[in-house]
Amino acid sequence: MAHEDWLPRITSIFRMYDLDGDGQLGREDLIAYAGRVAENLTEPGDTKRRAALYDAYAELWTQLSAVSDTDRGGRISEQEFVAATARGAFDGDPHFRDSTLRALDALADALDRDGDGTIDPAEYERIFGATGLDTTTSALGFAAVDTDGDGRITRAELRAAAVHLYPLADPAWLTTDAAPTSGPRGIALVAHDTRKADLLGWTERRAKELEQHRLFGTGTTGTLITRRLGLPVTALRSGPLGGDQQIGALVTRGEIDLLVFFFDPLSSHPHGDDVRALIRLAVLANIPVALNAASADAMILALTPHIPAQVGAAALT
Ligand SMILES: O=C(CO)COP(=O)(O)O
Repeated sequence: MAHEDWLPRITSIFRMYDLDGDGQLGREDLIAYAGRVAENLTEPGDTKRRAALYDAYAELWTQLSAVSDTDRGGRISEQEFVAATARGAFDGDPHFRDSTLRALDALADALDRDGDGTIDPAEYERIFGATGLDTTTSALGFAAVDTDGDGRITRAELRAAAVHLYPLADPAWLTTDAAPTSGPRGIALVAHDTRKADLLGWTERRAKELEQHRLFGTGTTGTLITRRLGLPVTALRSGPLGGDQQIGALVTRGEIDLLVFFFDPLSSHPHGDDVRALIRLAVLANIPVALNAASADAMILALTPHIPAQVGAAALT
C-alpha cells in the first residue's frame, strides 16, 4: 500500500490517542483515553465494563510500545509510530492483533448499554463523542458498519469496520483470521464443591500461565481463586444460580477458548441440566474442555505461548 494512502490515517490515530497533545504517546495517554471512553459510555458503578476498557487499553499500550518504542524511552514519538507502521511491524504480530481486538470488544461492550449483545443505532451514536472520532467518518456511519443491514451492530461487524483505527499498513490483516493464534485467551474455571480443592491446587500450579489470559469463573469458584491467588477472575453467578448458563453464553459469544470444569463424578446436582447444557455448548463451539488436572495441564500449555519478558526492538524489525 502506498505511503500516502495510510499516512494521514496513521497520524490521525496517533493524535487521537495523544490526549495531552505533547507529540508523544505514553502509557498515561492510553489510560486517559480508556477513561474518556469509560466516562462517556458507562455508568459510574459499571466497574466491569470500565475495568475491561482500562485493561484493554493498558494491554494495547504494552503491545504498541513493544513494537514501536524503538529507542526504549518509554514513550512513542509520532515519528516512531509512523516508522513502525511503514515497516509493517504491527501487521502480523499476534499479540498486537489480540490486544487490538480486545480493545474493540471492550468498546463494543461499553456501547451495548442494555447488554443484549448487539449495538442499536441509539447506542452506537455515542461512539463519536466518546472516542473523539469525526462524525463525518463515513466508514464508521451506522449503515456502513451494519453490513448485514439488520439494524444492529455485532462485535464482528464493529471489529471489521474499525480496523482502520489501528496502525496497520494492511488493516484487513486484523480480521482475516478470525481465531487468534496466540496471546490472551478466555479461560472459564468451574468446580463443584468436592473438586474445588483440586481446581485451586491446579490454578496455583498454573498461575504463571493463567495470569496471561482473561479468566472467568462461576461465583464461588472464581471468588475463591481470586482470594487465594490474587488472579483477576471475572466471577459470574454461582453455578446453581445460573453461573453455568452465564459461562455457556460466553462460550456461544466466542469469548471462551478453554473450559476447565472439575465436575463432581460421584453425586448428582440439582442444576445437572445446566451442567450438561454448558458442556453441550462447549462441544458445539469446538473448544477444548478439561475435566481433570491432567487434561487441563496439557491444554493450558498448548494455549499459552512462550512470551519473552522483554522483546527487543531489533528482534521485531
Ligand atoms: O456449581 C457449579 C458448577 O456447576 C460451580 O458453582 P460455584 O463456583 O458457584 O460453586
